[in-house]
Amino acid sequence: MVRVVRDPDAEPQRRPLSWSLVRRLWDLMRPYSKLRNRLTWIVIVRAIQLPALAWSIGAVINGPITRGDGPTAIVLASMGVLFLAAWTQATLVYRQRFALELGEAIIHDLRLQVYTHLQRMPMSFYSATKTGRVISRITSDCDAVRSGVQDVLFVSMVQGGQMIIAAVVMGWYDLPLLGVVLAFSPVFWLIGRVMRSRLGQAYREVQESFSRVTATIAESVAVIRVTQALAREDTNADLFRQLSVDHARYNMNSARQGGIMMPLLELTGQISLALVVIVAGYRSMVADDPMPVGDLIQFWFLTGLFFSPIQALGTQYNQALTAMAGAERVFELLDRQPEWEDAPDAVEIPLPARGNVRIEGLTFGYQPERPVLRDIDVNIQAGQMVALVGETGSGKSTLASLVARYYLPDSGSITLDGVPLRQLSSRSLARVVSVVPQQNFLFSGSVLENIIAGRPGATRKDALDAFESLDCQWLIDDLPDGLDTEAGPRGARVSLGQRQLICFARALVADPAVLILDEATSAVDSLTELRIQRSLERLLTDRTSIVIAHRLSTIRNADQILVIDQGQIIQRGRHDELAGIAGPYQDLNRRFLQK
Ligand SMILES: Nc1ncnc2c1ncn2[C@@H]1O[C@H](COP(=O)(O)OP(=O)(O)OP(=O)(O)O)[C@@H](O)[C@H]1O
Repeated sequence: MVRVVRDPDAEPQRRPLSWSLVRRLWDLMRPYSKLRNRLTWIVIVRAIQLPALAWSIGAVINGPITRGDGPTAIVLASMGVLFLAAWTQATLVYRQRFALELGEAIIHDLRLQVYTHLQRMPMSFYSATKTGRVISRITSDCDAVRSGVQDVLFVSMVQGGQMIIAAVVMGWYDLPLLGVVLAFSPVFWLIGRVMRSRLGQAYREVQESFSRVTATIAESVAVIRVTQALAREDTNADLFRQLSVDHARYNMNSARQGGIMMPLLELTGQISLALVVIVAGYRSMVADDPMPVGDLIQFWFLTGLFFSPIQALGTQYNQALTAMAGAERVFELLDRQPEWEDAPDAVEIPLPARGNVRIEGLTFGYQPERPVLRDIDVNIQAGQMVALVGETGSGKSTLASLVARYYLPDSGSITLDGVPLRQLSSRSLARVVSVVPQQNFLFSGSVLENIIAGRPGATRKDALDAFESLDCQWLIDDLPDGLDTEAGPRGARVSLGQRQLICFARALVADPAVLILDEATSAVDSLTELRIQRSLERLLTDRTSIVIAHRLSTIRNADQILVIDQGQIIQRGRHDELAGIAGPYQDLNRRFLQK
């Protein structure tokens, strides 16, 4: 039951830096340009402050202290250094705060853009994209971008500036000593790079094993009934124990690598400082060119300022690549235009719509080279009920989806009251056509909320009237809090039969001219079955309907039965006509529908 879940085509976690992506991210900050500009100034100030602080310490030692200027001068100079130090830290507080504010603001906007965009994407997008992928655009990808802005962009600007200024100041004072520092930096960079790649690998292993653990838990919970029924608890526990042991092992490895990296980086930093001391000592003892103590201390600090970003920049570089990969995917999604959008001159069907549906020469394939429906011609008069029957995979749901405009036909046309579906505005389509899917989906919220969602402005009375029209007021009494009963996630707190009837009530409140219904095949007791049938008949009365029918009673009432086989209509007519002649319908009827 428990299966190790791996993603065989995981998406790349990094992408090289791209100027166009950075520019696009920068543009996202335009609505917050005041904050962005403030932050940019703070970045410049902070990049100067740190080297200035190092310089000022050296200047105080070389100046008032070496000269013995007396306590007042020394105290004043020290106060100056202290003030600069306090100002530097105050700037850090604001740098962090503004970066956090800016990051949160743009990610909020980006998430909203992605969410709004996703709402407009057609079914073809959802059927071709894994749900996990869709979710990760809003969650982990946006989060990578946020951390890119908050932790990388402005921090690395400060650090880059700090390195340049520290190098310039060092070069100004002592060019050969700067040469020593620079000569050492590739070693530093290399050690950091090797360690980071090992740490990165270890970290990735931890993440992968963690997602295996969580995916396995999720799957175990989802199938717990089957697990218990088959008494597989011990087997599952063994599998899970193995995963957990693996995860602990990866964690230990990652901690071990991390434990080596920091001391190693610190050691290289200390070696570089020791080098500065050795060079300065050599100068004063051998070359007779002594270096003032203040200069030495200045150099000491400046070297630290020059090297510390090298360590941090590597980590930030990795984060930047992750942010690039996230940004690229998010922008790619945002740039992806739905296959159709309402044209500016989109047409509305005058209400009340009649509900004539005409399908002519329709061909469609999820991949155009593999048609699932071919040469479909159907004429449905207003108020008629059409039942689609056929073997599994014959194309019934696909035909229904095309009438709901979930997909566009590759060729041929569908018209509603004479208006081509393509030209119809989405608002008008939603008003005229409703779909009751087989899953009878309810969203979290009360039963009432689920029902009135069928039509904007619908009220409690509309919901009560709908139950009355469907002749199932009894349902309200059966629900623990009547219409205010919580449906639970995906309607889990109401029974299957109740869920179907609630969906019928929602469809009735929407009162569409054309109803597309995929009859649920879920097993319910015979009384509920009878009640559902009766309600369904009432729902379909005086309404054009296309029903993917599974009940013989529904099919008997149909004005037209379309028998579909491998994407083509192979027989059509009423039940009485078709049942009496040898052919596919009679065959289907005998094998499945009589039950
Ligand atoms: N989203 C999709 N992407 C690609 N192919 C699909 C998709 N949905 C359905 N198909 C394929 O199209 C064909 C028709 O499927 P469809 O769901 O319309 O059949 P159906 O008659 O409704 O079957 P059932 O009675 O089992 O629901 C099948 O071969 C199916 O595999």
